[in-house]
Amino acid sequence: MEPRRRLSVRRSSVPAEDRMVTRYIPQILALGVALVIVKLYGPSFNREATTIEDIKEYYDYIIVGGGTSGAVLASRITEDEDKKVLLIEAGEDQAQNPDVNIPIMGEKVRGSELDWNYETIPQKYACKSHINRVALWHCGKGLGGTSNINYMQYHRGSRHDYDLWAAQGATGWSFKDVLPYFIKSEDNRNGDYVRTVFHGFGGRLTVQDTILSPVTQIMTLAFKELGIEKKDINGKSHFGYAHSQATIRNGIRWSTDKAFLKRAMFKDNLDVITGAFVTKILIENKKATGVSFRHNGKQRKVRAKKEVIVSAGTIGSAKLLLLSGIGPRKHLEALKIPVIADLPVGENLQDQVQTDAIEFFTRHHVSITAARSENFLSSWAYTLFGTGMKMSPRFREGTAFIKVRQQPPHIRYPLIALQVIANVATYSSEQLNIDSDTWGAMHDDLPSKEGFSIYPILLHPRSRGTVKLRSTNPEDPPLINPNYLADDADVKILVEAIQFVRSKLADTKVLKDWDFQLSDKILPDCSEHGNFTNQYWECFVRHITLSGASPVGTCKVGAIGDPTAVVDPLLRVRGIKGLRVIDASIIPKSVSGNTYATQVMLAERASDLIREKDTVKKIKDYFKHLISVKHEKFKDEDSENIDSKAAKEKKKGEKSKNK
Ligand SMILES: Cc1cc2nc3c(=O)[nH]c(=O)nc-3n(C[C@H](O)[C@H](O)[C@H](O)COP(=O)(O)OP(=O)(O)OC[C@H]3O[C@@H](n4cnc5c(N)ncnc54)[C@H](O)[C@@H]3O)c2cc1C
Repeated sequence: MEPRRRLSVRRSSVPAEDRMVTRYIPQILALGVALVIVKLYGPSFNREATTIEDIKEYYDYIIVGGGTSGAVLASRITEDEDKKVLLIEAGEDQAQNPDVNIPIMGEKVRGSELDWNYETIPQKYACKSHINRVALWHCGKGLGGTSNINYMQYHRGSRHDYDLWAAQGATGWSFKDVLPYFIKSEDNRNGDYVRTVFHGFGGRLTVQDTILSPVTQIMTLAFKELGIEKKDINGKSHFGYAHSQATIRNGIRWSTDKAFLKRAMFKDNLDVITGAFVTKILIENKKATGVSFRHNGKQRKVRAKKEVIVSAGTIGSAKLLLLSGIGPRKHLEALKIPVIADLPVGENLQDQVQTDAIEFFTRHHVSITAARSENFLSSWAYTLFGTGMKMSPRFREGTAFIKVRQQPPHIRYPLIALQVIANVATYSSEQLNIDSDTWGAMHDDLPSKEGFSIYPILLHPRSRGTVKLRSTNPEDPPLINPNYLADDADVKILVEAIQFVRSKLADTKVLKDWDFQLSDKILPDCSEHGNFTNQYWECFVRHITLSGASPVGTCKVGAIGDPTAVVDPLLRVRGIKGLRVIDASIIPKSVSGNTYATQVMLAERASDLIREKDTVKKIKDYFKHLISVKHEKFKDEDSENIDSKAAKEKKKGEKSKNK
């Protein structure tokens, strides 16, 4: 009888390389699992939080808020071993949270318990399609603060933003003063950028390119057709198209608790207490002596020998100062809070504004979709190499900073940013608090799930708002009124940006070659103004008005004696000893971009001010030298372009006069 043929393939018939792979499958899988654990939980290994019992009676410095700025400050101040610091944070340590660590998961943390979930008061001039005319404001809670929930885009402002701060009284905050501090903390992984004088490598804050879809290249060509060149907007010029660079390290969100705080937590001179909500700054004879805070339902006090530093964010810091009797006399007296210092706390609130996305659809596969980012290949690329779609900063692929027609010639920074998102229908009506019928009319039955969106962002709103107390109860959320679109000029500039995208950008050859189509849906509440007229868009932006997520200005820095300032250029609260505010609230005027990079720079420089150290003096001297010799490497292309255009126009005018 013929022997039965074995169905299985004989070992020797399998090529040797394949045999190796099959033999090591368990090991490969084990390695993969180990890598996942190290990647997601590694940033938190060996961290020890202080327990309430460990808290001492006195510290040299008490920092309120372990967010973006507080984490940098705690890390830098404790570099001096003789300085004892307590960092108090209302939220918890989030270093082990995969939803924080994996960049694309950001939408899971926004709106969660890691978010203060603030709301504005009903808006008079805006948010007409929002439920109760209220906009939602996200704000991070926990070590790392808003750097745990933001979109990680690494945008500094234009050099002219900082020069304007200084010109208006914030001495020491001009571009040449702050550039060394941007560089000090920067760990930029783009070699081309690092070779210029504007960037740093090897610092704590890792910044890497995140170009993950064909949208980036398509948009580079589209903007180029319109004369908007691809640029490093953190370099010589702030006008151009910037490919996305994000604060991510090996695929992990690089919030300030990972970049700065983690290593400082091993130091004996730093205590960090979480779940502790500061309710009042203790002030005696016009000197801050400590804070009162709530922890596990109990009220406690801790004292500062040298300073209390408030880093609770644009909303949190204003609220805490007001609760402590520092603020506008009228507002405090109305709430029967004894006035310790009559200062304009909570005024000058500015938030960048954006409106609904302009969506471009195509039949080609160009987007970063949830399905694509979660498939097997993406998951393994991320696990093994920290790359692939999972490290997308929530689809952000680039930003164009553009000039508008209504731009006065003396303004040398961009007024509009066009943020490119490699995805369509990115948000739901609930996420934006928009009436679901209105949202449905705009976003249901999409022509395709492939495409990209552009968010026009007004970088420098002229409207100003306020933060006020709702009551004397620290648990009550404050009254936030950004006063969106109170100034008509804000509406006009946004409308010009929308028309630019829908007419000029949509008309480029490259977008036509890729068969991109604009949505033709009309917002029902604005249909009476005709299809896509300027009046229609004016109505549109007043109906769908979204936060640009960069609120600043409620504890403004200014010259000594400036009645509109809350802190002096050394960030000390005017009229109170031993009290500083260091966070986004001190920014006197919005910057031409988001605020994370600026915030880290600010905390870096403030740490040096507190330590009375000039660690970067040498670098500063080097820059002074570059500036004094008008070094080619340092030149300001934006001013050169504007000046040469103005000179040409002047010459033309003179010629025609002579004729
Ligand atoms: C959704 C979103 C996306 C963003 N995307 C970007 C981006 O892509 N790029 C960019 O550059 N910027 C971005 N930003 C802005 C940027 O992240 C913030 O401006 C910056 O992180 C603010 O830093 P901060 O130190 O002022 O405040 P925070 O980081 O908010 O820190 C304040 C901390 O204080 C704590 N706190 C508050 N009150 C108390 C209290 N009473 N007691 C104890 N602790 C308290 C808070 O819990 C928090 O941890 C974004 C912001 C948001 C909301």
